[in-house]
Amino acid sequence: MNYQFSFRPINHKFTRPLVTNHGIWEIRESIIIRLIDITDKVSWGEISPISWFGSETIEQALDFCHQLPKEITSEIILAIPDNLPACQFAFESALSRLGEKSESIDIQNLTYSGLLSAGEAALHQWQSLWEQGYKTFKWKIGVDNIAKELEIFNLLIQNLPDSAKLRLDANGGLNYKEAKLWLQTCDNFQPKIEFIEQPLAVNQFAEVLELSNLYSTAIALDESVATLQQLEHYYQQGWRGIFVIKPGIAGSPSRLRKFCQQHNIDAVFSSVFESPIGRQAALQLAAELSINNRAVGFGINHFFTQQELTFPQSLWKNL
Ligand SMILES: O=C(O)CCC(=O)C1=CC=C[C@@H](O)[C@@H]1C(=O)O
Ligand SMILES: [Mg+2]
Repeated sequence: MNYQFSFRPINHKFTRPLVTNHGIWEIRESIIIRLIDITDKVSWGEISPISWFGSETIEQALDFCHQLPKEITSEIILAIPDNLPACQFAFESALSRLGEKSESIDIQNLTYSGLLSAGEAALHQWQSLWEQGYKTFKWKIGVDNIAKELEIFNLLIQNLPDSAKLRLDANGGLNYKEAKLWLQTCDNFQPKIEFIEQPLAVNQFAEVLELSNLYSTAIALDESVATLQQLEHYYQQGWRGIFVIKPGIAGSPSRLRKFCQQHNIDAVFSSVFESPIGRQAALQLAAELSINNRAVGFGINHFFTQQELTFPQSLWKNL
């Protein structure tokens, strides 16, 4: 089966910069792809790389799109190499929407986690999210010095309602001693702390495995397991804690589905700050593959102003 292929880069400025241990991220660069089949059915996909997590760069994704012919086949799509996981996700998602059995999975039962800004801004953000129905929040740590962050944490955790859950995401920014201090501190506030995400750098797996057996606070790996290859690698290396899965950069959705179903992993699905196109495809995987009903990290939308939350037509100007 042949598909007419076209693509369009889109850049979206965050409504507020995303500050993490990786640095300050202000603009999300993506590529929206469009497939049209012989019945003129249109399907969309989104390439939203995060190269500092291990996916391809936006330039590599653009080069890949430029070298494709105007007509492509499902063979070409299924042969996209593993070093282009965001492309694999986008093209395979678009292709599966054209398939006859493309019934969409119900995503109504998902619960969402609200992302709080790093630093003390978080103290003033959670209330309005709580009023909107969020029960789970994620706060970035490993950005400021640890004494300052622990001070803010103590205020935050005591102000949050008892039924709220707080996730901490260090983006690999803590050293071993700091990670132990955070885990020890969180143990004192259980059960309100759902997990600490990527406390140590990706190359400190032995230490994170050891820490995961010392504290009651759970640890989630994110950067360590960002692509399917990394996911399989650390599963083989013995990780049985929480896996943060970002479908947008993990790679082939069908291979991700197979892995999650085969290994029954405790997964938290997380955004790559994609547009509604990639978000829809990722949320369907989350609804299908979440086994512990953990809130999905697709809460408040940094990206699109309300009027752009419509489907791609609003993004797809003069192709
Ligand atoms: O997972 C969530 O709650 C929201 C998404 C999120 O936190 C992230 C998305 C993309 C890159 C990262 O800065 C960050 C993360 O580390 O999880
Ligand atoms: Mg993370």
